[in-house]
Amino acid sequence: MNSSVSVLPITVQPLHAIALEASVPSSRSTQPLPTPAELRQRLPLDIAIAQQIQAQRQAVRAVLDGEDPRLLVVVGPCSIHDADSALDYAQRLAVLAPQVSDQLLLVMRAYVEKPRTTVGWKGLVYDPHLDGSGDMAEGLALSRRLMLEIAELGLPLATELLQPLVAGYFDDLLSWAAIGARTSESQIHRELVSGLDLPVGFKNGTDGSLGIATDAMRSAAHPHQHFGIDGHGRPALVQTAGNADTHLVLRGGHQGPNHDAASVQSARAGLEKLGIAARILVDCSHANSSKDPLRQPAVLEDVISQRLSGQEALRGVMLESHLFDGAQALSCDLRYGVSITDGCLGWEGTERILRDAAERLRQG
Ligand SMILES: O=C[C@H](O)[C@H](O)COP(=O)(O)O
Ligand SMILES: C=C(OP(=O)(O)O)C(=O)O
Repeated sequence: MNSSVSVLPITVQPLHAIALEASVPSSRSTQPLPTPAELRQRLPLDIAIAQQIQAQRQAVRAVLDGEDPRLLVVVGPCSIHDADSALDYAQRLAVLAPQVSDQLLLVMRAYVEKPRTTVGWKGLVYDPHLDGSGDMAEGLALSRRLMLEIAELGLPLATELLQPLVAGYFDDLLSWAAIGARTSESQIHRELVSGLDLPVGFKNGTDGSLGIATDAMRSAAHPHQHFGIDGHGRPALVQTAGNADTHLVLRGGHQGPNHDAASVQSARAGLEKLGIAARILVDCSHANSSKDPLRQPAVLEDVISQRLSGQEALRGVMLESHLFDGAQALSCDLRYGVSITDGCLGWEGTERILRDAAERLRQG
């Protein structure tokens, strides 16, 4: 449990077994899962890695606050569906990171939960065997083990926090998190963020509206009291301190992209008018690339040009990238290192554009 949150167990009156039985509708069944405390005990974070993560959170904060002039780059697969290819990717990123670290702070996307527009595979946590069996106990363990292995390579980790109950299984491992376009408007997610001791980006809505993200930032900055679970899985009254490290993520919307100079300036002016620190990250993917992963390099180039022309509110970018270009449908015959959710830019292209971006920034 992090320092910005405290939990008080809610006293539950014992329910008569028959009443409990009767209250479970036939359209639902439940199976117990390990608690966050049990999983953390099984897959602990050692002190050296915990200190590394604290330092990485500070480094991300410094970039977002503009104290460190580098650009934050949240980069990695749209979703992780295979631990081997994710580690292969992480090893390559860990080699690149120090070579561009004078200009770029690289953070790896380790996305293990996926929000879906309607239905579809919901991520490694939900269905690690990729067959609809929904082995979430294994999904949680596999995801935590993988995140620990990536952290051991020295990389800071990012994820989208989708199901608030899942956050407690991983939040000690993260240096950055996103609240996605489909959940920025949710009070429950804003409450969750208000108790996280790490920087969190709120994405604009899928319709392109920035208002839900700026409302979210204002809400999450406040202390909250909300329903949750404690580390042992008991219902709890959670009291949060508020999170001062939130920021806006521009991801485009139904009307089109919003990474261009006019949109960024207008977003900045909107934040300043509300008295919110103008810290903006551009997601080069999603509606900013019209869902064509090979358009991400052009979006990144545009962001770098804006930075070089003095747009200081731009503090970071996000890229969806995997070992190989594109995406594939979920099947029993998957190609190694290719996304099974949104299309990604392959490693070769990713490495090239990150080296180019660093070089352009160096040249000023
Ligand atoms: O980043 C991933 C997707 O854009 C998001 O999960 C929605 O996916 P879907 O529209 O394919 O369901
Ligand atoms: C789902 C994602 O993005 P968005 O919420 O912008 O659709 C994502 O980054 O994986």
